[in-house]
Amino acid sequence: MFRSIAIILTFFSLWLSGFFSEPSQQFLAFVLIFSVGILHGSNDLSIIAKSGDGSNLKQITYMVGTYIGTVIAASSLFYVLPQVALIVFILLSAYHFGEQHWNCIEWGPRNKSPWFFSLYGLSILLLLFYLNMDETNAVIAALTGISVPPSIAIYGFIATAVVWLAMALNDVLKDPKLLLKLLYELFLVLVFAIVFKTATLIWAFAIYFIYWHSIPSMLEQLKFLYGNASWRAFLRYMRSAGLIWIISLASLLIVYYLIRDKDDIFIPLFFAFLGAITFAHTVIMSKMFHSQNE
Ligand SMILES: CC1=C(/C=C/C(C)=C/C=C/C(C)=C/C=O)C(C)(C)CCC1
Repeated sequence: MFRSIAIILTFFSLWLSGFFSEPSQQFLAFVLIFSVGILHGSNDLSIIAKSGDGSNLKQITYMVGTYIGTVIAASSLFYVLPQVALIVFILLSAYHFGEQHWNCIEWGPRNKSPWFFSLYGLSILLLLFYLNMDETNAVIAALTGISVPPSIAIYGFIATAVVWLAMALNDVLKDPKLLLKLLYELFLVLVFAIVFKTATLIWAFAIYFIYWHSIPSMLEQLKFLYGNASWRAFLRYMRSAGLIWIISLASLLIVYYLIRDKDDIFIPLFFAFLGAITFAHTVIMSKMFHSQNE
């Protein structure tokens, strides 16, 4: 299972970061996010076509139109009401990370519980923010003009973690076989805490986002689209996602080039970009999991 490899990659990346200065860690993080991270969201259109009933041209045009419309609406929200956009972005991401994480391990009873997914995802994000509070606030302030008090992050983490843990324990009471899985999940939270505390914000985010979200998500997408997660399936994935991936990369690189001397603008802008695509991506992936679980 990929999770064992992910643990090794996580600690290897953490060890590696000891040899890199902060700017190099940031560069490496962006290389991973731009390559694997953006790629895992570049096949959204094939996923909607397969999970909906996008069988004829009219339906496909409608779906592509809705997708582009959502990206434009989300970007405008970041421009007009950045604080609202950021809160929605964080909540949707929390749900999306949680859904991917728990669907992967087949935690039977909770495979369709949006509250559980959101609480879990939110606890992980709040842990990341709390353990990198100054860096997080620098980005949040650049996006919205406000900053988050550390108490909100830590109490938020404790509250969300306690609730999802209670929900999971309730499942363990019904099915004691789940206990081992839950203990492993708690161990993973500890691993994430070590990573978040040790690495810089962007490197810590990249380690979580790539090894614990994007690669597992791509493996699920491969199974959903082509029936298995082989290299052959990956090549087919690349063929259908390649163009969108290259367009996204090229746009990000152009923006980076234009503002290359202003590091403090690129990172917030990058997260706003991620936010704009996350709205549609979350809905599409959720549809995929629902049609998989049916
Ligand atoms: C890390 C981080 C942030 C949140 C990032 C999130 C929530 C990313 C979600 C990405 C997703 C869901 C991608 C698609 O799969 C903030 C708040 C901008 C502040 C700066 C650091």
